[in-house]
Amino acid sequence: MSILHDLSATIEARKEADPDSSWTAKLLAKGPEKCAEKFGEEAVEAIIEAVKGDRASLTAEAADVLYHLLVMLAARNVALDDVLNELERRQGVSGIAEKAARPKG
Ligand SMILES: N=c1c2ncn([C@@H]3O[C@H](COP(=O)(O)OP(=O)(O)OP(=O)(O)O)[C@@H](O)[C@H]3O)c2ncn1[C@@H]1O[C@H](COP(=O)(O)O)[C@@H](O)[C@H]1O
Repeated sequence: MSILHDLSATIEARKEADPDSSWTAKLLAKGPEKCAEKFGEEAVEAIIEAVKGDRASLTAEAADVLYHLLVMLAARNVALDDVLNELERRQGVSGIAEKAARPKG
């Protein structure tokens, strides 16, 4: 299992947890709209660091973005594997497009 799968499983378990026991449980208890809002805030913070060009800060903000993306997906019951499968499907599609675009002969 990847770290993303591990984190996703932890976040899923926090849906049943007491909101006072964990940041994730508290955020999930506030509902999908709040989770989406936090994801947006973290994405903006990552954009700011990307524009500034501070690689260490961008790395930290990117980790926040991934965590908050997983929380937002969990809040709407979208499985991480469904997102990963969609990426794999697109790889296949773009592979076909690349082949079709190659000159013949
Ligand atoms: N990866 C993370 C992670 N990244 C960021 N955060 C939290 O996300 C919050 C976002 O930061 P902000 O500055 O926006 O938070 P804030 O200002 O306190 O919040 P607001 O008042 O703005 O709503 C911080 O409080 C961080 O602790 C995370 N909290 C948890 N995790 C992972 O989730 C797992 C479960 O954590 P618990 O929530 O503690 O159960 C942990 O093992 C970690 O692996």
